[in-house]
Amino acid sequence: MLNILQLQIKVLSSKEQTLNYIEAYLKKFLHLQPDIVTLPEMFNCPYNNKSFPLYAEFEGDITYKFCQNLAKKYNIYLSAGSIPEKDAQNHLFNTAYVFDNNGNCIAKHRKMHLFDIDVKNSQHFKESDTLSAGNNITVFDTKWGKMGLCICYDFRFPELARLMVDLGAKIILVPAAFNMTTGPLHWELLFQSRAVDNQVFTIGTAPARNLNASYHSYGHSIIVSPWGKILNQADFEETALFTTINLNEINLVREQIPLLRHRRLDIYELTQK
Ligand SMILES: O=C(O)CCC(=O)C(=O)O
Repeated sequence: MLNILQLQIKVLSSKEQTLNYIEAYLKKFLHLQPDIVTLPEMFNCPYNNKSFPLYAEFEGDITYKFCQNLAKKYNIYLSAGSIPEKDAQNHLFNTAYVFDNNGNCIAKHRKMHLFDIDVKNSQHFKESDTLSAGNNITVFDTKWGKMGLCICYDFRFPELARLMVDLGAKIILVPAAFNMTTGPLHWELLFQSRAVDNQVFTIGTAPARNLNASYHSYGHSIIVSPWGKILNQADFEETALFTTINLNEINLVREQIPLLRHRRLDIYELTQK
């Protein structure tokens, strides 16, 4: 049994205020004894290209340290959403970290697929105006088994999820921030599809909607079982989702519907370069 707490918080324009707020908000739910706490994509920075360079931090800076301490202080695993990270060459990345309950960084994922879309008369975003793409598939060990980590638009690529599962991931963590154009149509569908195809738990954590922000998050943080069942889903307001999952469900569904074994790997294969 594994207790998951997803914090669908609002992103404030002051980074310090957001970090303080996260800690205060988390404290309200600690009595539930979460094992893993998850945060949204770009939780310390308004989601727009103007803000990314302004809020970006080197690895180990204020937000990183805050997350490390939070994990250690409250004895939780923290999937620390994602933040704008800068490197020594001043490249910016959309980067997700996971810390264990001792504050050790056990995973780092730089968004691999940048969110560049242009929907006619509707949602336009071009992350590649400011961000560079990461090049690594991220699967990491925990005491509950292996987990995969990717960020928002990354989750649209079924090949990535399948490669994570081939590397042993049993849960896929997705800090995300869908919008009011793609969210209503694609959000649930994607989380259920990836869960059903790969027989894993999928966990998407989004920011609450802020109508004063330039980008309106769809919210709807979600957790789906390996059967494809939505176990819990938020609406758009600030909220925390608490869900207890049973990892045995993965084996049960895989025994009863042996999809991964039934693949015709003699005919096709998916390989990582
Ligand atoms: O894929 C989508 O529709 C939304 C993706 C997104 O917002 C992101 O990658 O940040």
